[in-house]
Amino acid sequence: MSPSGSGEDVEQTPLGTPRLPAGFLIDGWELGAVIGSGGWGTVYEARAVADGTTAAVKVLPTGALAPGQRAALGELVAREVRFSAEADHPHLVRTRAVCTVEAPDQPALDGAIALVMDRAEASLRQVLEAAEGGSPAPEAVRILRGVAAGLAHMHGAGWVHGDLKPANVLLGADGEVWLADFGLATELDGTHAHLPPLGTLDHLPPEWWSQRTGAEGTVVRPTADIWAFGVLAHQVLAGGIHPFPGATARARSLAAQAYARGTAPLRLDAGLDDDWRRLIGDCLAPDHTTRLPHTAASLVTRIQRLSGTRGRRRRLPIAALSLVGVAAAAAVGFALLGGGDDEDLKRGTSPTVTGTPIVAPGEIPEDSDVPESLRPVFVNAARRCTDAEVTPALLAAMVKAESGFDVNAARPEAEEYGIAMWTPSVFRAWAVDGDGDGDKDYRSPPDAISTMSLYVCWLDQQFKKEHLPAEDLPALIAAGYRTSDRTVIEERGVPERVKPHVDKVLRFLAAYER
Ligand SMILES: Nc1ncnc2c1ncn2[C@@H]1O[C@H](COP(=O)(O)OP(=O)(O)OP(=O)(O)O)[C@@H](O)[C@H]1O
Repeated sequence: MSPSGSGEDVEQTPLGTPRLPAGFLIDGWELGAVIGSGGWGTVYEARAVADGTTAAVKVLPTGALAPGQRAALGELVAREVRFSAEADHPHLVRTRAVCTVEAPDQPALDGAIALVMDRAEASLRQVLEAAEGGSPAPEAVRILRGVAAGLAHMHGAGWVHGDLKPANVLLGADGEVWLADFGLATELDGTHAHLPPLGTLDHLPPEWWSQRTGAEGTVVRPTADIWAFGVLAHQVLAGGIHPFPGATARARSLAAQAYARGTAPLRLDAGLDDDWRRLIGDCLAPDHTTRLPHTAASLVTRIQRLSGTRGRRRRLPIAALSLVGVAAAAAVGFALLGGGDDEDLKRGTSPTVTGTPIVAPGEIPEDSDVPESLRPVFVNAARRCTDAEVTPALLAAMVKAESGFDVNAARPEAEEYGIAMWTPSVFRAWAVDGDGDGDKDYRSPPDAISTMSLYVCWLDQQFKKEHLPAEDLPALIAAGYRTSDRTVIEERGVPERVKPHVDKVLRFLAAYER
């Protein structure tokens, strides 16, 4: 985004086209400041000269683009214009007029297409970015219902949106929820359509990666929008957190592909309640076929039920609030959304979706001795690793063997401190800010346990690379944490001197995984 209230006509948009000056007139609409620029257009504030009605005007230059750009973008602009003009639903942003820019003194913009739209207050992306402490977007459930209803309308009309993401959900001043940005919208031909290979990595379904791009582009189906809705719903309810771990969109998309191949479990945010967990799990079914029954229309009905009298209130023990950072903030924030029955937060359960567990084995059972305040910490820490061996249960078993869950544990003679018994110099090399307080501290359980997850993830990968026996990986990981990767690899097994410790970890793990 590049907001500007300037009237300077020399300023450029990211597309390299000049910005239209404030006061510029397009068919009776007077432009104001730039709201933002996207891949192929710039959006301006605007008001009607006749009666002051406010609007947003998206200017889509076509002529000024370099020849290479023009071929790719011309089709997108045409799609956007066509779908915007035809969109007519309370949950699709309304296009009031499609005009042509007349600016003979600015050849780059002369003849550009301008879409005059209802003006939104903000996009969902802005709302998620502003949400404090990772809490859910205000009115999360109502927003999600609007998004699902917009999708259901599009699918019913034989269209696929193709680029659903928080930036393309607009929120109006009176609480309206609109899907926007139809540049990648496309019409179904039978059960699928073709799109140019664009879109947003973070919201693309895993099957997209295994498809070959044909002459017409990539096949897309309504189930691609359903996947994107699952990702978006998780982001909205879990304070912006993507359901797949990774620091970059590419890493998250690899994690999603690993999950779809069955080599990594789906680990949704620990603060989600069971109904939402099931709904998101359904949307994130690993392939087109298993996602097929979960239509946008069925999601509208389910969300309707969730936002009615069965709204939930969720509580976390006070102790957890100081420990679990983002997860706790998300869960507590959620309490504000519901009202209704005073249901306690249920964690550590494994609900099923069409017979498939959506939370992998490796969860910590509710009646275990793992302190309740630490369970979300283990769950969120384990989400940092997509390798199946690194589960909340394994991390909990290791921490129990290390410190007995004692936050103040210390073995000064060995230079080991805190709940995960980190040696400070080693900790520093791997440190993760698990509680989001801007500091990486081995005495903070979320920091120590998140860092442990990252480190043991790496150990796990080293052992796999060396083809150590897969069934021994939990034992080897526990041994590697006590010794080093090299020691375990050289001995091709658990070194004798750490066997008692490793046996302890395996006993605890077996108790959690019974
Ligand atoms: N009708 C509208 N009212 C208010 N703001 C809008 C409206 N339409 C778009 N915007 C905002 O204008 C900016 C640019 O939007 P645009 O659709 O061009 O790009 P984008 O969605 O950010 O990116 P891309 O199109 O590349 O995916 C965004 O910040 C978007 O939220």
